[in-house]
Amino acid sequence: MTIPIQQITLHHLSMELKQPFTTSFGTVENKDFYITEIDDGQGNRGFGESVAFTAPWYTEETFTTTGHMMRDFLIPILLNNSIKHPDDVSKLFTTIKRNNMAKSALEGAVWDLYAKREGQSLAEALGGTKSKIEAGIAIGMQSSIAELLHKIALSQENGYKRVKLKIKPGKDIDVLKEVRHHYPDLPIMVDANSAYTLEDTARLKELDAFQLLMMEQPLAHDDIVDHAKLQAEIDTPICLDESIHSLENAKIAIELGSCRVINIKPGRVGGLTVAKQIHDYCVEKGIAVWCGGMLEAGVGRAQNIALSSLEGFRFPGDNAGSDNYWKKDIILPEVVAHNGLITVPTDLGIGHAIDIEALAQFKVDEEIF
Ligand SMILES: O=C(O)CCC(=O)c1ccccc1C(=O)O
Ligand SMILES: [Mg+2]
Repeated sequence: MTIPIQQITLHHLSMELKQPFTTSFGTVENKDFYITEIDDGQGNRGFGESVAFTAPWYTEETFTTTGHMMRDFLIPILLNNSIKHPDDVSKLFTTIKRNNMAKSALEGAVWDLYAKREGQSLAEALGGTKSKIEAGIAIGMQSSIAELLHKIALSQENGYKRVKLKIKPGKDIDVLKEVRHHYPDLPIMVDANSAYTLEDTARLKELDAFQLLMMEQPLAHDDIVDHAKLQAEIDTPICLDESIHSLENAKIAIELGSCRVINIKPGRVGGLTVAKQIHDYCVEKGIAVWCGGMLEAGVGRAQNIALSSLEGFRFPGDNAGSDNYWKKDIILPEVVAHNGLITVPTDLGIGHAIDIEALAQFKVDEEIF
């Protein structure tokens, strides 16, 4: 049966992070993003979230480009075509190149709406099997080792199952030595957000000594070949993030041996359908995956949790509780990690209601189509 789309609303929200998040590229303090809402005119509403930042430091997309793409290209496609299943959305969107975060923001709302219409949770609709998922935490670069150790201590009080640390040349070996000295057994991984080149191979090889779960995106954001050369030289498994925008990219990376793990983010790959396709392909090839994060508010966070309930998500993701990011989130209940575990909601769709008061509090404006 066709999923009727009566109205699409873009809610522009602006929220301040509880703590600034620093990577090798700079610091994020504030997020402007869209909550997308699709109304079927029969009492059901699906919600999605755009994950691009205000500046294009992670990928080429920004908050402003996602608005432009949705308003001028993607929303007209949704309103002028009949959609039977959320998988149809990414197919219809292939006439628009890339702009995956814009696509994902709308496709996520169609998935939520579809699940609600089918009387299913989003996790169920996606084929998820886990009732609880393990939560990991990503800790941004800190001004001192003492501050970093303090943040790690807090993460352990909260039971997070693994800790991801951001590194760059000069803020790597010494930092890890200190952290390992205090936490010899902690599951740790690192993320360089492309801060190295192949010329740093010897330095990256030194990181093998720290028994890291994996090293995320050490080399260029658009590279797949050099990562294969690096992986052949080091023992630590490489995990690709920025390099993987599609199932095709994942196939190439696996074929070339560029990584042993893939970080799947729906926003980076154009939505939940492609995220699931990459997951399925990786399971077939024996490649572990986990769900990355984009400092999401509640809607995006809930979608990541539903996705993480698929069996191939073998590592804890970057999916800490709402309270790690926000003083107040926009969903009810907020996402809570108990002893590092998040219960996958069984209620309809994303399984969280929109907190109408919070939505109003953070809203800058709205556009209705
Ligand atoms: O906790 C999170 O949401 C993820 C933190 C994170 O590492 C990140 C945050 C923003 C943009 C890119 C990345 C990344 O995975 O590289
Ligand atoms: Mg990353």
